[in-house]
Amino acid sequence: MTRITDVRLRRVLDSRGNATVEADVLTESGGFGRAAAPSGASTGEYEAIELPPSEAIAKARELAVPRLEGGVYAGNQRDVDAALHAADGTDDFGVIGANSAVAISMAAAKAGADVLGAPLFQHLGGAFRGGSFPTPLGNVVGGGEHAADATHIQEFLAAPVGAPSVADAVFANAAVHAEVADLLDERDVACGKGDEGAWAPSIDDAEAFEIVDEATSTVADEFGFEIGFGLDVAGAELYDADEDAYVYGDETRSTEEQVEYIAGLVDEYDLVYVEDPLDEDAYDAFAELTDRVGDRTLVCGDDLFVTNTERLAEGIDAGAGNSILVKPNQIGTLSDAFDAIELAVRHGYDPVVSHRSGETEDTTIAHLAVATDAPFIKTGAVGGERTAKLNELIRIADDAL
Ligand SMILES: O=C(O)[C@@H](CO)OP(=O)(O)O
Ligand SMILES: [Mg+2]
Repeated sequence: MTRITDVRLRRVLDSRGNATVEADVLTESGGFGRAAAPSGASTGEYEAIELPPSEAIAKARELAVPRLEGGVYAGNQRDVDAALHAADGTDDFGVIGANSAVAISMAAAKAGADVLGAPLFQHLGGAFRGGSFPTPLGNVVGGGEHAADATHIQEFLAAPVGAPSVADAVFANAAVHAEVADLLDERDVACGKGDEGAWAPSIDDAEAFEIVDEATSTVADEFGFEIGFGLDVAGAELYDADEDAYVYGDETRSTEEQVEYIAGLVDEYDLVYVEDPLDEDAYDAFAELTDRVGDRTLVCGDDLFVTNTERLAEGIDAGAGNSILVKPNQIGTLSDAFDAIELAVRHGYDPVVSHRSGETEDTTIAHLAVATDAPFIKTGAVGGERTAKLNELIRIADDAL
């Protein structure tokens, strides 16, 4: 029933106005799935390869589509993803592009769910999923590679850890985003938004901490539940290998000082989450920081692990981090993303399913988070391509799919 009859690929726009790959997968019984690849700006060095969309599409049409059409069942995700790997032949999707691969992989999953008549999260996670939901981490202030002339730290993330429901959590993050705007206005700071919809003010990181701390406390009082906050430092973007230091404008910090700085922030602001506090090769420094603060906060590897089980296994051995960011397009298929999540959970690492800074209206990651019972999802706070995922979580919780 789920035998794939057609795979169609096209270029569509992403949220930055760049082209990206969209895939349609059709099955012999009329099942249909459509998905599009997101795209990073602060991409890790070890991510699977994103090719220019036209090239990725041409190569996938030549090498992957003939393997899938007629021979592979959309309901068998492992076979779909194995066919994508076989078509590519490299370990980083350098031939057909991880953007083609992930779009096809996700579209096939949706086609499989369509034939089964099940919501995607249930097809991926089974009958017993759908009862618990991830806490959304909402980007409310940011800079780094996502906005010029703003904070050095890439993302300040509201974390409504005490929310009684996912809908309450989603609304709380939007309220923190609005409260931050009011606080910036009070301080006469004009600003626009970064790529993920977070405010991108021209203030230093210290002032951003003050503002986000105040905004989360105010909204927590208003909503009546705990709202903490966290960071994506995007340390690899700050790290200068020649200087062997983290560069914050005129200020630099050695690796030791960076560990000290982040540990200090965790204590001062009760941070619940710290992503990529260090460079993408800094396993030892990650381990040191985890040793110091890992009992009270999540130390998450994004560019460090790139959703890759080999890199995660290295991290587990080293004691680096206690959490992994999971971005299907970093590794190219849903099966690989699942493997990373399973390995993480087996070793006590919390998976955080994540969007990219360049996104589409695709909602697959909302389903992936519910399917794997991930404790957190990072998918922005406002903006259509972000609310697409947040609203999908609300619908899943409301049994409204
Ligand atoms: O660093 C990150 O975690 C992501 C998403 O927030 O950014 P990008 O997609 O630019 O890599
Ligand atoms: Mg990151």
